[in-house]
Amino acid sequence: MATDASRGGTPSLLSTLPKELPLDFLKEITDGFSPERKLGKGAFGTVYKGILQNGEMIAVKKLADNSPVAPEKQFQNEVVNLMAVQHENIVKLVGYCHQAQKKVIEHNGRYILVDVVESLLCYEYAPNGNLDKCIFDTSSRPDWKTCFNIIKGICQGLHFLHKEMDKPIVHLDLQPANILLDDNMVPKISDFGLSRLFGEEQTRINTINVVGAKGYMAPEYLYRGEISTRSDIYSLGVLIMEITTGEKNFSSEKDMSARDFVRQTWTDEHIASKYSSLDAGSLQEVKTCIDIGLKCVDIDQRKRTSIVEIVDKLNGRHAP
Ligand SMILES: Nc1ncnc2c1ncn2[C@@H]1O[C@H](COP(=O)(O)OP(=O)(O)OP(=O)(O)O)[C@@H](O)[C@H]1O
Repeated sequence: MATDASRGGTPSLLSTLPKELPLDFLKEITDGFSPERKLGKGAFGTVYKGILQNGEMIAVKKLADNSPVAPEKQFQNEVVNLMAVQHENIVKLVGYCHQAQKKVIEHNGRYILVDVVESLLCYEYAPNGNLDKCIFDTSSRPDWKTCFNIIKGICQGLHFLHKEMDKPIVHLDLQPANILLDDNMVPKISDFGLSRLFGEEQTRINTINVVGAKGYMAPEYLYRGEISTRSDIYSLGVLIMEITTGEKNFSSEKDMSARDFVRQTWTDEHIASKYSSLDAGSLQEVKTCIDIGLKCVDIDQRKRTSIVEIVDKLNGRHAP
């Protein structure tokens, strides 16, 4: 049986889970999808904490009943493909369920019995929640070293999705709520590949409907539905700026573009005052991150920097 060193060598049940999981099993480990187990709700459904018999945890995302998911065979194929996406900075998809259930629903003033397909996705559990909950509050904000490692990790995860897959995966919804943090504050990109399950247009509509999500969407994607890895780069830029500055949507003052605001406000003196006791190396890292963030959010998508350049810069490698 598989063991897990982090659990003191005790057997890991998680690593022995079958890919396809019965609905009854998921109900059992989430206490019947009870409100006490609810971790949060997003554009595609509600996430619950599932606890296995030995105490290991998983996150179970129950897709909304009316989600227009792909037909069963396609759903299974896509999910199995997504389960093969494995990287330290990507949340691991560990299982799924796609099962019909009888349900009584009200229709035109009458109750009728219908078959409803329940679709659920199971992910590795991230104990430190999401980035949105910690970066904007000065009391919970990590120190600069941790922030920099979070930025680097997110960029490495996105590099993997864009450059290391047979077919690039465009995330389409990169934002702080979709960056989860493990025990060691290692960032994990979640919700990747949902467009393959829901279709690209449905993903855009669901995302637009989430309050605050528009601030992360590249203009060509938000207004014209144009999709490319460059739209993720725009969202990444907003994310980098937010983590670096601690300011939501790198907020600006009236009548000034957010980019101009950052350029004018984030002078060396301002950075030094925001982060007390930064050494020269860290000050340079803050400036590099601001510079990268600004290059990502160019309105002209062709001028945005590439994920390869970003990772090189963050690792101190500069193009010749
Ligand atoms: N693997 C996980 N481990 C721990 N908590 C999780 C996990 N996945 C999701 N959550 C929690 O559940 C919340 C809801 O997640 P979900 O992915 O449904 O929506 P979201 O990311 O907040 O928004 P959106 O659907 O618009 O991307 C998250 O914000 C997060 O706090």
